[in-house]
Amino acid sequence: SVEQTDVALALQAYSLAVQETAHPDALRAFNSASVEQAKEMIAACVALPEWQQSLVAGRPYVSLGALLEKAAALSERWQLSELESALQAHPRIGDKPKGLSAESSFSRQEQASVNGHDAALRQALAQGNADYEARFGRVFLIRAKGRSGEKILANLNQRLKNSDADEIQEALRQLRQITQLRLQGVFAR
Ligand SMILES: NC(=O)NC1=NC(=O)NC1=O
Repeated sequence: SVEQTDVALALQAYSLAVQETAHPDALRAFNSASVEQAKEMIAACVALPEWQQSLVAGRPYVSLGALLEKAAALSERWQLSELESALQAHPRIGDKPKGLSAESSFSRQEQASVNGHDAALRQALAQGNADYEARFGRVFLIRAKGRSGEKILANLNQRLKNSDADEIQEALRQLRQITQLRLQGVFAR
């Protein structure tokens, strides 16, 4: 869809900008860390140990771009089982997590644009989440960064009409975007 193309272009531009601003010391630290330490650095990007292990095994990366490309290539393999595993670490939209973990702080940042003060919107999102879970049997996942609560609610209601197969692929696309953005967040410090 047009929206997806615009988003893909915007994400690409964002990714290029991040690569320019990335401080090489984070990449250097990642390349030279032990396997355990390197895994720790990227663990909050997505709760999939195999993906973490494979990304770490691909070191050393000559650039952030090369690392992001490898991460994206690895995430192309994901199917329903990876989606369901990863969802354990993603709070519902609107349920801003209180936890102190790295995942929780990523989720809070990502959901910052979901206006928590609008009671009607909060209620509509809670209802939408319930409808989605009744329909598909798992939590609704969307790349929340940069999206308003209204946009998220519209996206949710649109996706309720998807077939099971189409919605699995859409949720995986969202998971890939979240993971890439978090990875950029780790290395763009
Ligand atoms: N259910 C969700 O979509 N959760 C999330 N989306 C994000 O972008 N971060 C989350 O934690």
